[in-house]
Amino acid sequence: MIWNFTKMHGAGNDFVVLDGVRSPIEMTPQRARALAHRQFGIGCDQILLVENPSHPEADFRYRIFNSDGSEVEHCGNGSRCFVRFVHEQKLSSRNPLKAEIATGLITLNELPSGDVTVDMGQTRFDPTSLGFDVAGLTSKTDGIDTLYELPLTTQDGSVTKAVWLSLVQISNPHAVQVVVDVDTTPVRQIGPLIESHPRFAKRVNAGFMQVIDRQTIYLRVYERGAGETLACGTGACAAVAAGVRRGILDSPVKVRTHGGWLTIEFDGAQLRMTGPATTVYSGQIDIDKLVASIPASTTQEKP
Ligand SMILES: N[C@H](CCC[C@H](N)C(=O)O)C(=O)O
Repeated sequence: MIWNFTKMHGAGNDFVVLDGVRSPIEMTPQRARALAHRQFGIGCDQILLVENPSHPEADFRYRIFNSDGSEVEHCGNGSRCFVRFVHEQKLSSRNPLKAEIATGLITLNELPSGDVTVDMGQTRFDPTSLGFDVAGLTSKTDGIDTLYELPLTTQDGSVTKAVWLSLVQISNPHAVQVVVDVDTTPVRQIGPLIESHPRFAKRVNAGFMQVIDRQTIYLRVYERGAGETLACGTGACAAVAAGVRRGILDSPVKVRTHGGWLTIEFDGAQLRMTGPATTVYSGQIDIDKLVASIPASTTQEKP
């Protein structure tokens, strides 16, 4: 079966975007992993699938699949690319657009500058909403935020260190910590220990933020189901929400990532993200042939 696709990125967080409106697309974890495969496939952090909505007020439904094949609730950088895709593919000229995601509606507005502003929808801060088991953990209050101390252990069970985490659900789950220097923080060693920690029933995106000043941070995110990406939109939102609640940031906040800059506004409840969306190229792929071409040894799911 031949699929048309468009390769896009939002601040370097890259996507394969598919139109499931004009012709239905059946996405499976195996197909998602094959498309995302950096050597055997097209290569991307996430796959974005645009579909007809089931919510009466939505223009489209927007589904997200990580490169490990897991379907997830939200993708901030992807949402900006989603609205650019809808306009470029002439699926709709409406602007702003309303998109249906797992936990409700988000509103997306393509600006004359080419940047996109997204009202990110429901935000929660309670551990249960993230599926985080806090039983027996030490906690502390900082500003109006509650932080939890999570001991991290390596495979042999030795405790490497404990990290103080803020918990934020932007439809998808985030655990954010403040670090002194994000460039020298071993994000790729610590990130997986948090992302797949057994206390996170749904796994979690692990954010590492360095506060530059009260309105500027430098952020790296080890993403659930994708590893470290050049940028993470929901991660930027989670970091700013945590920083404002801790009283160390003032909205709006400029977020520096390895892939570019995002601007996040947070009023204590609602989050708004503004940033770029870039179309790289479009192409076609025989999805069945692609799936068959990938050696089993390279497609095992993440733990
Ligand atoms: N890895 C995330 C989904 C993609 C989020 C990120 N790419 C963004 O821009 O928000 C999760 O499993 O919740």
